[in-house]
Amino acid sequence: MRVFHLSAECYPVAKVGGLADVVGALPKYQNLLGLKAAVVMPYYNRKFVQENHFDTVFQASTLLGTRRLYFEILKERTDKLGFELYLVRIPGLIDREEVYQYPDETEQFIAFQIAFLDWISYSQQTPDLIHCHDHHSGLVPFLLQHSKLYTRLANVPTILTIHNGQYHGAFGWDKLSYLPEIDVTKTGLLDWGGSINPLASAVKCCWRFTTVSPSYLQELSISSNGLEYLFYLERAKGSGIINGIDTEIWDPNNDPMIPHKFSIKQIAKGKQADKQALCERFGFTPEKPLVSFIGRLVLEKGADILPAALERSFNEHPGKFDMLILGAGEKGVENGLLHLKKVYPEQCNVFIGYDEALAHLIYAGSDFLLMPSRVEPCGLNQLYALRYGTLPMVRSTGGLKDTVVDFGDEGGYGIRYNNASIDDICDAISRALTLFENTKHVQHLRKIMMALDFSWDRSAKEYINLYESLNPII
Ligand SMILES: Nc1ncnc2c1ncn2[C@@H]1O[C@H](COP(=O)(O)OP(=O)(O)O[C@H]2O[C@H](CO)[C@@H](O)[C@H](O)[C@H]2O)[C@@H](O)[C@H]1O
Repeated sequence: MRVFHLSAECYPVAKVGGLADVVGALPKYQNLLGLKAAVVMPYYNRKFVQENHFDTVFQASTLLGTRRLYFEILKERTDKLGFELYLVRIPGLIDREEVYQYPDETEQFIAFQIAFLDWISYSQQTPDLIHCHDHHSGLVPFLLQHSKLYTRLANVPTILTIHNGQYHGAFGWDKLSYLPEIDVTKTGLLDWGGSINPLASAVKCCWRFTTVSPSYLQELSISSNGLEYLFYLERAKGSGIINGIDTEIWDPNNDPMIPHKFSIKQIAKGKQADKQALCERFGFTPEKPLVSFIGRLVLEKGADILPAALERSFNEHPGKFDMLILGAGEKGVENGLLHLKKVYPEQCNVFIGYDEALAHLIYAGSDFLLMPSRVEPCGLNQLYALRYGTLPMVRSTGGLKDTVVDFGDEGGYGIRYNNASIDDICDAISRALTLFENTKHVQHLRKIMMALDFSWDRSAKEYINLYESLNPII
């Protein structure tokens, strides 16, 4: 079965967050299970692209409204990622460094989708399925069915996976003419709340949609930035499949990004040595419990309440624990955290920026990982933490609820709390510090955590089962 994954991100080509991790791993594991899965993404002028060899497999021009665009499809020569990787390059529009936040982002993603469809249409390819990820490829299900240009492909099944339902990619009707030769009687399928809404359109037009955890599927009908009623109406098409992690990249026993390797058989020594390295770099005391936070500094992740919650915790437990934060995002949050570091230089350190290697070291060298997310469709950080024997402290929401069991419950191994609030974060930190005093218990929990299996094997199969359930129609 030949499947194209369409995504704005893919690790290690271009990563902003967890979307890249998933799209960089799922197709690899699907191929191991006998599928022919490929990734198609926009071209970014970044390290991976500069350092690898690509062949031009297709060239043409297309129209974005009245603007003629020349595009090419590049293929990575060796399939070194475990799948065919295709990049859509459009000089002057899709050939830049950053993934998001250009003023013409709408034009970029529409052009990406049109170029992909033109390519497979003109080159007479008929994939067995197209798998769209988030709103960046959300117009594809509509265009396949309701643009005259692609009628040959109208029966190709489409699946949408929602990694983040907060972002919809909505734009005004003045840009309708960017969409090629559509059936105007069907424009209602593009609309939500008076705008063209790619995520809403994908939910309406795809054959099936998935969320990256079962709990998140339920939550979208209650909170999805305005699409609640749509998710309620379309609920029969949805299912939740929890993300896996790439256990080749995230392996404490074979991770080139950490100085000391360790396995479940011998956790304490290696983990303590990594902690030592981390503490030396950030001026901490390795004997004290180390709590960390990694992630985008945005409201969804509860990052805005971190400064106040941590300040209170530092006062409740003066000198008793260290706190390390790695992230970038909203300026107000960044400044709040930098201010905290100034006021509590002994207990708190903050690294503003994006650093993949440092993230690996933090998962390996921390005792606890704090995740007070308001919204967490799946969450990968807690899964990486578990794999590196670091105890996740999570708010009970979305995928965090589906993957972490409180250590107070039978078979549990993490810390869970109900609210993204200062009170709950402070309580969770107090529980963590009490737990840390019981070294034997901590060691026991680390063993449980590291034995958990969140590899892609099971989830990749679930996606394939879903693809095959559309088979009679294929
Ligand atoms: N400053 C930094 N430096 C280095 N690494 C950093 C970093 N900030 C974040 N990361 C890394 O980025 C990834 C973030 O993963 P999340 O699952 O939290 O992603 P995100 O919220 O972006 O994705 C959305 O999609 C994913 C995938 O489906 C869902 O798990 C998630 O709930 C949903 O919000 C992890 O690999 C983390 O280590």
